[in-house]
Formats: sequence, C-alpha cells, structure tokens
Amino acid sequence: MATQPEVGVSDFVLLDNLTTDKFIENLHLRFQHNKIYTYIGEVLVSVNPYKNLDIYNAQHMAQYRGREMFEVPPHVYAVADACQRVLRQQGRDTCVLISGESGAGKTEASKFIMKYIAANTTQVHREYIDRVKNVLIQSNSILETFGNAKTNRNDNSSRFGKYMDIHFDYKGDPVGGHISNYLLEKSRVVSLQPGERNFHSFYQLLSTNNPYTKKFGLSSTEVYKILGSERGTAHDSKLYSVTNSAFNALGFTSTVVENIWSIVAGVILLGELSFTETGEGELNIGGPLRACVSALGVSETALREAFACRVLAAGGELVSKRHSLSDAHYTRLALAKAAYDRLFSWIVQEISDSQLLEAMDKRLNGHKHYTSRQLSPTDKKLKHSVDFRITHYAGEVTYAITGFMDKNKDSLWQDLKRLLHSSSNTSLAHMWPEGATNIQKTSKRPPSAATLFRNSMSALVSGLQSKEPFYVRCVKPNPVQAPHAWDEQLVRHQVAYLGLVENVRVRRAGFASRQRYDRFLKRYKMLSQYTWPNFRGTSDRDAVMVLLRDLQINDVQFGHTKLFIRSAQTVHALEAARAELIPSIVVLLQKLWRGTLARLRYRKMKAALFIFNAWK
Ligand SMILES: Nc1ncnc2c1ncn2[C@@H]1O[C@H](COP(=O)(O)OP(=O)(O)OP(=O)(O)O)[C@@H](O)[C@H]1O
Repeated sequence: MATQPEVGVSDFVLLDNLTTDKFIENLHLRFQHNKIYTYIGEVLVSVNPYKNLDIYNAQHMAQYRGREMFEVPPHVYAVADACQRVLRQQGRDTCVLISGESGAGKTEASKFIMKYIAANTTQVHREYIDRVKNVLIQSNSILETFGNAKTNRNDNSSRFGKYMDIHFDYKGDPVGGHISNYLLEKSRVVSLQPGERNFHSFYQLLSTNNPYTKKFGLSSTEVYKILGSERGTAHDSKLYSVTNSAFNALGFTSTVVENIWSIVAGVILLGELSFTETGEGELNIGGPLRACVSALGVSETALREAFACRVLAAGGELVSKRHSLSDAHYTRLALAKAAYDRLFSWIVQEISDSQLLEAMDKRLNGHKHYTSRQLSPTDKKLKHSVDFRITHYAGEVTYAITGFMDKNKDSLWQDLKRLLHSSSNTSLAHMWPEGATNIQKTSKRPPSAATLFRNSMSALVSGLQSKEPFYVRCVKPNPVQAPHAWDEQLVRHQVAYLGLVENVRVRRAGFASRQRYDRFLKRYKMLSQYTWPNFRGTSDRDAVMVLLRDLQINDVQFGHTKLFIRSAQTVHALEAARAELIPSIVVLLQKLWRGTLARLRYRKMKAALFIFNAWK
C-alpha cells in the first residue's frame, strides 16, 4: 500500500504532552484532512464526516486483509479484520462495542464492519456465503424502515437498541445470524417533538407509488396527525421500493407483507379517531372508524367496546367498567403504540434466524453444501460456530419528564390483547398469542418496560462478558449534520463522557496484549525446542517463561494467570515467526502420517501374503 503522509498522530498514544486540548487538536486536524479514524491503541475513535469518503471500496478492504492494526492506517476495517482474525486463529468469540451519541455514526460503522466481514470470506462455498451476507444486509433496511426516524439529532436515527449476532463456521465464514431488538421508542408513534418525524414506515406507506394507500382507506395527500408536518413522500417512495425488495429477498410472502402494511395503516388511522360524549354519557367516535376497523381486521363492535369500557375480572366475575373520555383517549394511544411495538418486534423475530432460515432453505434447497453441512444457526451448541457481536447504545440521553411514566408503562389490558388476537389479519393475531388466554386468569399487571429492559440488558451483558471485546468510539463533529463544521464544545463534551483522554492514559501505562498462559503456549510452543512438541516441566507459566527466554523477548510481565505483552510489535514478531514455521510443521506431520499409512499398507500386504502362502 502506498504510504500516505501522516496527519497529526494516527494513534493518540503517540501524542506529546497529553491534554484534552491536544487530544481535540489532533482529532480536528485529522478530521480536516478527512482522516476520520484515529486509534487509542486498539480502540478506534471515529468522527462522522457527514459526507461520502472514498475509503470503503474493495481495494481498501484488500489493504486490511490479514494485516496487523499498527501496520496500516486506522480504519473500521482494521477492527473488523482483527475481530475476525481472533475468531479464526484462536477460535474465540469476539464482539465489537460501538458507542457514541445519536448521529455519531454507530449504525454506519456497524454496517461497514458487516460489509467487511461478508466480503472477507474464503472462496469455498462462496455462493452460499454471499446469500447469508445478502440476508444480513437486507435485514438492515427493514429494521431502518420500521425502527428509524428523523430526529433533530439525526435524519436516520435508530429508535431501538440493536444487537446482532453473526455466526461463523470454523473457517471464519459467516453462516447465519440472529438479531435482537431492545426497547423501541414507541411513544414516538403518538407524540413527536417539533421538527421530528415518525418512523419511516408511515411515510413509506403513504408514498405515491404505494398501492396500499388507497386500499387501506388512506389518502396520499392528507396530513395525518401521527405523521407531523414533515411528509417528504417523494424521498420515501424510493425507500418503499427498497423495503419491499428487502421483504422479498428475505422470503416474506406477499400476504405477510400486506398484513404488515395493513397494521401500519391501522395505527395511522387510530391516530385520526376522536371522542366526544353524547348527552346520555355515551361515547361518540369521530374520524375514519370504518377504515381503521378494516385495516386492523377487527370487528367494529369489539373496537367500539374497547374504547367505551374495560372488562375486569373481579372476585371470579367479569365486570365492565365504563371509560371516561380521557380513558378512551388513553386506550386509543395505548393500542396504537402496542400494535406498532409488537409489529416491530415480530418483524425482527421473523427476520432472524425463521425468515433467515426460510429464505436460505428456499434458495439453497438442493445446494450441495447446504444439506451436507447440517448447519443450524439457532443451535448455540454448534461446535464450529463462533459469534461475532455488535451492539449499539446511546451516549448521554436527555429525558423529558413529560410522559415518562407512560413510556415505562408497558401494559396493554387483557381485553385489548383479546381484541388484537381476534383480528382477521393472521399476522396481527399471531403477534398477540396471549389474547387467547382466559381473561380471568390474567388480571395481573404485565411487567413494566423498565423490568423487561433490565432483564434483557442483564442477559446481554452476561453474553458480552464471555467475548473478547473490540471498541469503536464514535464522535459527532457538529449538531447540524454538516460536513466540515466542527463544534469544539460538542466535541469536548463527547471526548469527556466517552473518557477518551483517560483511555489514552490507561493505554500508555498498559500492555498491547494479554493472554492466558495455556492459550499462549498452545499457539507459540513450536517456536522453541524447549517447548516443542512438549514442555517437560509442570506449569504452563513456566513453559511460557522458558519459551520467551529462549526467544529473548523481555517486554513482558508475568501475571497470575496471564502473560502481558507490552508492544504490539512483539505480538506481531511472534505471529510472523509462527507463520514461518507452520508450513514445515505441516510437511513434518504429512511426512509422519504418510509413513504411518505406508507402514500400515505394508503390514496388510505382508499379512495377505502370509494368508495366501498358508492357503497354498
Ligand atoms: N463513515 C461515514 N461516512 C459517511 N457518512 C456517515 C458516516 N458515518 C455516519 N455518516 C452519516 O451520519 C448519519 C448518522 O449516522 P448513524 O445513523 O450511523 O448514527 P447513529 O450513531 O447510529 O445514530 P442513532 O443513535 O441516532 O441511531 C448517517 O445517516 C450518515 O449520513
């Protein structure tokens, strides 16, 4: 690769006189020269360029393949490569933790990592792998349609937490995946901040080329309440086609796709309903009730009843409690939020590993590598499968107290669940299986959103703790999403809360690599006559000490269970020496095995001759 002139320092560890000012100065200087990536050791700091840079094509990918991070300029591809290398060489699970505030570039970074991994596969089974990769990438556009929205911070902001597993085979090729979603910001369905938009899906449904607009009783020109004032349909019609081809690629049937858009229409129409009270205290429903009923596939009587009263189980009896106007309003909003939230989770679930499997099954039916490999991406015990994880979380988030309790209330009463379960829209009915339960058995309040979130987070954290982590810290250069603009205060704030300067300090005092003695020995034992093929002493620690003494490596510290190596160059030198020896070890093993086979064959021939002579 042609060496490019260094701009500032490409690793903050090399900064003279480390201060926050110097840190920001270096970050800014590099940003001005389109060097958006800088390391802190193996941590990647990424500044959102807000413009397309020509640094992501196939040639760039090739430059990072199999190279150590310090050998090539900082890049998100280098992190992806290091991640995949640990996976391939050491068979260990890895994860990439991407952090930063809204609009800092987390989603884009995760997409670049996926793109790199998908491209960096062996040539064998290429066709199969291309399909898995296609499924992984297509799933992103569906997630963005239903889970992303324009906010004041980011035009394409993910309004949910995302955690994506990619499963690899023993050669490090992706063979499947699983996506988990966390806590969609469902309050967005019913209330928008000024200048913000609702989820992209709503606008796509109302885009000009959408055949469903009319079918569901919507008008493409009307401004619906939940859409806010910003429509942008011209843009959305293109995205609508992208979403539909992604649905198609992932094997969603046309009936299911229609069911999905029908639920979105139902949610929009729920937003249009209004309530008044008649003189006799009866509830009067205004707005497109018929269209709403038909889009949701429920009976008009049942929907009217759901707004008018609530059915409770009390003392073994069913009691009907009449709603006030505000209760009816609350029910309408709760129904819209819950229907959309469940739709989103259902789509994610459908994509990961049934649609994924179904799409692969359908397309790979009869493919010789598919059946012979007997791969099951959901089987966590699969021996050769190694995970690669990407997570995605918000930096500092400012909460408005208004509606906070509402956001935390995840309850949808049993009678509303029954209503949705009774829908003639089969997908909607499937999304609400608990609606089939007897109302008297389920009067308990459902767990709050906070409880559900806490449970899913602790499961996530324990999963992550078993992986080797890589970090990408994303920084947003300005609040206006503009290229070139640099808001010093905003950057300073992020540098502080991401703890980047402290990160450099720790890294400077620290070590490039830490490895367990047994793993280190297994990997490098062939480099010394004292440890190859086996060490005569008792402990792995002693073996590693002898090995390093023999190699005259001394920039290390010996911990209780791990060896600490100070410089990345040492790790690289060990790797290079190992790579040089491996071919001769392979030849040696081949020689021994061929000898064994020949001896075996010779003995068989001798025995046959003996039998032949005896018989004669
Ligand atoms: N490396 C990049 N090159 C070009 N543009 C980028 C890059 N990273 C981010 N962007 C631009 O910035 C926008 C916001 O980035 P992204 O959606 O990844 O932010 P995020 O951190 O995931 O935000 P949120 O938390 O709100 O979902 C992108 O839509 C894209 O336009």
